Amino acid sequence: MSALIEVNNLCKAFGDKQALNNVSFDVNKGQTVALVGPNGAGKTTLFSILCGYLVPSSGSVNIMGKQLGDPALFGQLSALPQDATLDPRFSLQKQLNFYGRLQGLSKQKASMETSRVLELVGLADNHHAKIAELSHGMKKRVCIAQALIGSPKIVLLDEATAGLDPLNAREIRHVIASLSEDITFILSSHDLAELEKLCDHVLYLNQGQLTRHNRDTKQGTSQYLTLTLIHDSRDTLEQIKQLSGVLHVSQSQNKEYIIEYQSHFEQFDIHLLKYCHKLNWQYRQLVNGHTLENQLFQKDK
Ligand SMILES: Nc1ncnc2c1ncn2[C@@H]1O[C@H](COP(=O)(O)OP(=O)(O)OP(=O)(O)O)[C@@H](O)[C@H]1O
Repeated sequence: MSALIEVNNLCKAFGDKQALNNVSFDVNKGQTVALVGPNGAGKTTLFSILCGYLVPSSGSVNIMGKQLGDPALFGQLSALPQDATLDPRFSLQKQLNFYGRLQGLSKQKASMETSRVLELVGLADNHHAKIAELSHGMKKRVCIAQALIGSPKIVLLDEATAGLDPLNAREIRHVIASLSEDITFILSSHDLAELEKLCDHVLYLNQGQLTRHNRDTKQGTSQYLTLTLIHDSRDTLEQIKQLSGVLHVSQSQNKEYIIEYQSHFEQFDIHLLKYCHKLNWQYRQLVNGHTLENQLFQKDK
């Protein structure tokens, strides 16, 4: 099966500034992909190229087997830009109908799409509300609804939950998760815990260069557990290393240990907990795998 998105040796320069440097990756159907990186890493530049807002300096982008800009891609890929704004004077219905019409939908089809996408984002009862009357979270949902008009196959969301309270952010995540079987999402966010919940693949950009990470915690012959203790000592790390089956241990934060162990070791978690009991250690948390934050930023691995 060919990839839904194929990016090869993509470069983008703004004058002397190399915003993207030889970036290559594939995205397959059904994947939910996180695009992560520090400020200025090139995330928005990459999104803008995928959407066709910017032309690359060199390299190729192939989406669903088509070159960027191919009319056959119209309506297949949509985006929520980071700073998307809506017209405050419009009602939700008018605003979304307008976007539907811009996509070339008939008046009737645009109206049906408006109802469908408002339902998807939980705003079915707000057709006639004015944008100006909406809360920040509701506006964000309208922006996401806009990105879903016409049932695109690929949706790029730049900071979809930024600035939202925890409940609204959770609801937006729920919307994304519920649609992710039919839509391939690429999500850019600084919230690693959020991406961890939603994404199975991670693209990490740093100074225009890309590294890829698989969220699958099983990596060949080894697996990971993250153990957080209530108390530890200077010897704890060495003591964990003594446990049979352990391949490598690193300390990610105060009292938090990332333990790599042999994947064929049966019930290693029980084995580890028995060891904690034997040494009279109390644990706060034992998590299968290692967090995205540790995966990206842990130097000692
Ligand atoms: N139009 C432009 N002209 C000149 N330089 C630009 C332009 N757009 C982006 N850049 C530069 O390219 C680099 C990548 O910027 P980009 O906006 O893609 O980063 P980002 O990862 O989206 O950052 P953030 O997380 O802060 O939104 C930065 O150094 C930025 O200053």
